[in-house]
Amino acid sequence: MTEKEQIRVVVSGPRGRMGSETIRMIAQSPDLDLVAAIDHGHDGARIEDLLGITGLSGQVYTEIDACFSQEDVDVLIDFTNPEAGKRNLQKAIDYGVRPVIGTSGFSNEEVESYKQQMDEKKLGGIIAPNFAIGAVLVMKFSQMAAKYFPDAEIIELHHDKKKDAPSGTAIKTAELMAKSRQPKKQGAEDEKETLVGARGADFDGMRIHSVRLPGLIAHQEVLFGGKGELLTLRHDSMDRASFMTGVHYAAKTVMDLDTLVYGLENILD
Ligand SMILES: NC(=O)c1ccc[n+]([C@@H]2O[C@H](COP(=O)([O-])OP(=O)(O)OC[C@H]3O[C@@H](n4cnc5c(N)ncnc54)[C@H](O)[C@@H]3O)[C@@H](O)[C@H]2O)c1
Ligand SMILES: O=C(O)C1=N[C@H](C(=O)O)CCC1
Repeated sequence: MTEKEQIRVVVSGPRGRMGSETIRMIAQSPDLDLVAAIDHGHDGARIEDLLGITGLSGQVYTEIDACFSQEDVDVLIDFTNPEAGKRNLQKAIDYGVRPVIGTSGFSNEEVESYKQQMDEKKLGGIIAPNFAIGAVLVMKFSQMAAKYFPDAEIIELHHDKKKDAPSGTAIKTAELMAKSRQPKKQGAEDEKETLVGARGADFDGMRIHSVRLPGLIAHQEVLFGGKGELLTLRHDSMDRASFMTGVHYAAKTVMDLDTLVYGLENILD
């Protein structure tokens, strides 16, 4: 593959847990070329100096406008926080750069408004709450199971540095389940919480519980209860490498899309 055929990628959030893992993945991928990184400090630094990884090209920008106007960029991969992620996504659209957004915290209304802009520009991109293939399969299996088991509870478990709750994955799972599940308020009609929050968050009558503990990375269990039976679907990300197959696949696939896709499941074969 010649250099010209490489996909030119910018990573936003390079010093973070996911951003740094993404940069390591790009460094090992001959079809991807890291052209720059967006950080909120270290303007002008070499990425390899910032991360202490040798053999990386590209510099750090604190201003995304400067980066997109000075560099030739195909794809922006963003793992930051909801505020920065939304700002960066909008800039990507403005400059015609294809966004691959892993940052969680996007509402359906926001996704729809970005999609409309991208449809007008015929620009490809993806927002995916979870890039781990196993997590995406649990979402799909949960959607199948919810048709037969309307009584379901989601327990998502993450590391204690996670800022948002519930996780984007849990919300997306509940949204998919709501497509096949008869709406139902679970639990006893007259149940009362004697401690606020004991029954978790309410999504369409389903409950979502968020666990935050050191030692965890990203895990989710979906429990379905029926007459005399319990079905449990569980996925564990034991390492952030688990997300990289999906991130790499998304960075390649957005090159052939002309719309914004929400969820990795929508671009998997
Ligand atoms: N889609 C997925 O598969 C997936 C997987 C893991 C995490 N996530 C999500 O990705 C996001 C990041 O997670 P993390 O664990 O890497 O968090 P993190 O806190 O380790 O990293 C976030 C990084 O973004 C940087 N940052 C903040 N503002 C910035 C800005 N304006 N410009 C550039 N960089 C900025 C921070 O300095 C930090 O280094 C979260 O929203 C998380 O929920 C998604
Ligand atoms: O580490 C995180 O933060 C994660 N967030 C995603 C979410 O909010 O669903 C999932 C993967 C890990």
